[in-house]
Amino acid sequence: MIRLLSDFAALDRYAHATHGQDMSSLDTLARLEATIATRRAADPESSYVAKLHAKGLGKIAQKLGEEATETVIAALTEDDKALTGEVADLIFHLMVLLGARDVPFAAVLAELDRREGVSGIAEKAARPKD
Ligand SMILES: N=c1c2ncn([C@@H]3O[C@H](COP(=O)(O)OP(=O)(O)OP(=O)(O)O)[C@@H](O)[C@H]3O)c2ncn1[C@@H]1O[C@H](COP(=O)(O)O)[C@@H](O)[C@H]1O
Repeated sequence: MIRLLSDFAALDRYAHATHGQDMSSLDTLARLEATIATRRAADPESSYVAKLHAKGLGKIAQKLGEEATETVIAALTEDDKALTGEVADLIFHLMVLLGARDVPFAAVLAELDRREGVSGIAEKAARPKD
């Protein structure tokens, strides 16, 4: 967990230095990641995170899939408030999945940074053909 927090601290310094922008959204995700890491060891009777972990990676992945489906349905048929709630559920379960696999969210951010400025169309066209 200390590593997670120091990763985010480094990202925070980087973002302020390069963009000078408000990092509150990153703070929210950093806090959520730290909370999830802590709650993994809690009592499954009183912690949803612990309950999910007790059921294993398969259950966590299944929940993420369900939340993704609910997000798609909300995007197509529900209002902005409902969609916002479903996306929050989706991101929460995504963070639980990453935690279960011990993949820090900072690694995802680093991958997005690596892709920055590379068009998806150009990247796909440059893939080796089988
Ligand atoms: N952000 C969230 C969050 N978003 C959604 N959820 C829970 O995710 C669950 C998803 O709803 P479902 O109806 O699909 O769940 P369910 O019916 O229990 O699932 P099944 O048994 O049917 O599979 C609900 O229980 C929600 O309360 C969350 N639970 C926890 N958090 C965060 O995680 C922290 C730690 O939570 P605990 O581990 O519960 O203390 C909290 O303080 C929050 O910050």
